[in-house]
Amino acid sequence: MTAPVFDRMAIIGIGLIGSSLARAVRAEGLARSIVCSDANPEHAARAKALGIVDEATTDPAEAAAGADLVMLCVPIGAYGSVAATIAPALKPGAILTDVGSVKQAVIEAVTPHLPEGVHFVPGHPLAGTEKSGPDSGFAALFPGRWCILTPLPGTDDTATRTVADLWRACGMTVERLEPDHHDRVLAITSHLPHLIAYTIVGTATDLEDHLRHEVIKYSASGFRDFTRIAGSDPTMWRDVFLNNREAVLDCLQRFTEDLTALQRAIRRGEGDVLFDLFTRTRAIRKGVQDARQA
Ligand SMILES: NC(=O)c1ccc[n+]([C@@H]2O[C@H](COP(=O)([O-])OP(=O)(O)OC[C@H]3O[C@@H](n4cnc5c(N)ncnc54)[C@H](O)[C@@H]3O)[C@@H](O)[C@H]2O)c1
Ligand SMILES: O=C(O)C(=O)C[C@]1(C(=O)O)C=C[C@@H](O)C=C1
Repeated sequence: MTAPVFDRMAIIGIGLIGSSLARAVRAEGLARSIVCSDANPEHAARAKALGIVDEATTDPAEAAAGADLVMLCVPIGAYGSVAATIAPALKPGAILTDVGSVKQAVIEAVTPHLPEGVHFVPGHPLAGTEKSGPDSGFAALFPGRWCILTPLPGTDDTATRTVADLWRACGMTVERLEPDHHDRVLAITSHLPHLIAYTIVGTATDLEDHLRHEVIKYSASGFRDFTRIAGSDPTMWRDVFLNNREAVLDCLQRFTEDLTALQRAIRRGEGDVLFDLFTRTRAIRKGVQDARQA
């Protein structure tokens, strides 16, 4: 792998992921100039003040103009309007790529605006936290994590390899998947867990006053873990659920059926049903930890 060096990299949306990338690109010397744009003028100004970008603007077209690589790091609901705004500014041969948590909807939002001669390589670094904004980013977010690229049948292979090399240079392991397959896998590994966390924390805060007070006071690690996930960015996650609707609803249907089966087992006192499931899931937890350490 030869680490790519871009003359001008544009990052549109300098929040958690955009600013983490800017920091990693700076640290690894992957761009001669990094320019960012953010709809929030305070985020653009902060990125400049932190010294993680060379230029900052609120105009995405100004940032994208002349860039050899443009990385979209905005919430998924903003992709269509950002793509339409930057399209006339993209230079021929430029690579347009992204970090969005859903891939089919991103492809549908961006491709109608794609100018001739611009290479679009959809991507998703599987790394994040519950935080948002430019101060929350860090370069160490990426090493040792997966990045999935979902190129389309007509995507230029050189452009795909360049994007893969960029993420590898940031420490990630890169794989390719079909966009709809990506969305179905992420629905169960990422989107459903977030939905469950939002629900359980919502349920706890809807309890009567005295109970709610004690839930917060005595919250041990189980509930605390859920509150971390449920503290994730509302805009980002609203857009994820609205844009991966079918895969999430399908998972949710199965989850609801399994939950109902557990409910019945508890009511009937079927300890073996509970014990067998918990034994299976404990083995899965061990497998996940072993895979992480490998
Ligand atoms: N947070 C995670 O764990 C995570 C992980 C992987 C991928 N992603 C994806 O990364 C993208 C960004 O998420 P994030 O966590 O960095 O969110 P974030 O809220 O930290 O950053 C998003 C930034 O985009 C800006 N923005 C919003 N609308 C815009 C617009 N129309 N034009 C320009 N800027 C705009 C916001 O002001 C903000 O600074 C999302 O598409 C998300 O699905 C997030
Ligand atoms: O660790 C977290 O806080 C995350 O939510 C990260 C996480 C995930 O679900 O694993 C969230 C969304 C992404 O698109 C990728 C990663």
